[in-house]
Amino acid sequence: MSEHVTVIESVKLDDANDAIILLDQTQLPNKKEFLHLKTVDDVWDAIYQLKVRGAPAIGIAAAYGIYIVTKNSKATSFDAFYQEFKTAKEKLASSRPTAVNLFWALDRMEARLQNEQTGTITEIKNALREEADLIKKEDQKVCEAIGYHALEVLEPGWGILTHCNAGTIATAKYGTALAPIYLGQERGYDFKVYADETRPLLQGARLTAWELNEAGVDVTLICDNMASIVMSQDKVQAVLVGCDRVAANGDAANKIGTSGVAILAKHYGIPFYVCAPMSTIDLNTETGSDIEIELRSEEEIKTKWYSEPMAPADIKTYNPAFDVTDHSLITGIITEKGIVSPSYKENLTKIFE
Ligand SMILES: CSC[C@H]1O[C@H](OP(=O)(O)O)[C@H](O)[C@@H]1O
Repeated sequence: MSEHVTVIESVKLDDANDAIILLDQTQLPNKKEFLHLKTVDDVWDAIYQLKVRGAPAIGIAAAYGIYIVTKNSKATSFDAFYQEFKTAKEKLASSRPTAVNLFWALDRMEARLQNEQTGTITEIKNALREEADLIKKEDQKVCEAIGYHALEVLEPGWGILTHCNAGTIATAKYGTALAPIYLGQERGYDFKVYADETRPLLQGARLTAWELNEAGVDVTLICDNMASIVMSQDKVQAVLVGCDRVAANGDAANKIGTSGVAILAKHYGIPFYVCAPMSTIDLNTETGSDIEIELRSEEEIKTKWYSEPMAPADIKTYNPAFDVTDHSLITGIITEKGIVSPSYKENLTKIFE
């Protein structure tokens, strides 16, 4: 895609200063602040606190993170260096459980390390840097490809509803669900985007509405409970969402509330697409019921964003960060290799051949 649409990158390497630079997504939309992180604890905290978020961006941050924290290792043998690497990997892998890209990226970095074990420690460190760069570069190309494939099923002037944020800041660049919006913007498709605010952390209001507005896209912010009425009023012709893990049967884990949007789309006869890089498809997880769903704190529901608590202090809460959309509700999974139709297990396996 050309650069004429303003597209923001959320994860960068500052090799000269042994740091990774992350756009702090918890400060958006009011402040655009960048973090310079050097330690595994700081990277872990940035992932857990959603300072960096979105499955691909989490994977890229973890890849650069493990490079940065092992870059200054004083180890003189492969075994000693590998031990330090495994300690850092274990720590980063404990930050969030649902987005498979975190584990996919860390496993890929470990595989590169193992492939380089006959080299010097310096050669190994350079290889890790190269692999992290590749993960980021490939993700940008993947997002562009998802954008192109998505336009095969979208028409100019359509209303597009999206949930949470699967935009440029959730990936290397361009996003997954928002990639076709950016590409459409370049081609004059004049999409009208309806962004669910996405309680409780408001990724839709704070991030999707912000990044699309910055890019000059026609975006309307709605509360999560308004998705049905905009669909009933024929304002929406397609739903595009991202995902954190697609199981082998095509069930997809995504931000909490996504499955409800899918059920509404089915009811109104509106196509519902999950935009999924192959790095988010997990053939080792049989079905959606096997996907671990992250539970988060009650503060995100009861006190965050409010000047004073909006619920009794002793009230119980339940705060799953994701839910699973059954594959029967998904019109197609849009990957960098094309759109996967139902009976996913065979189709999903096929795209890896
Ligand atoms: C392009 S993946 C975006 C995906 O990740 C989000 O989760 P979180 O904000 O908790 O990292 C959400 O599920 C998005 O669809």
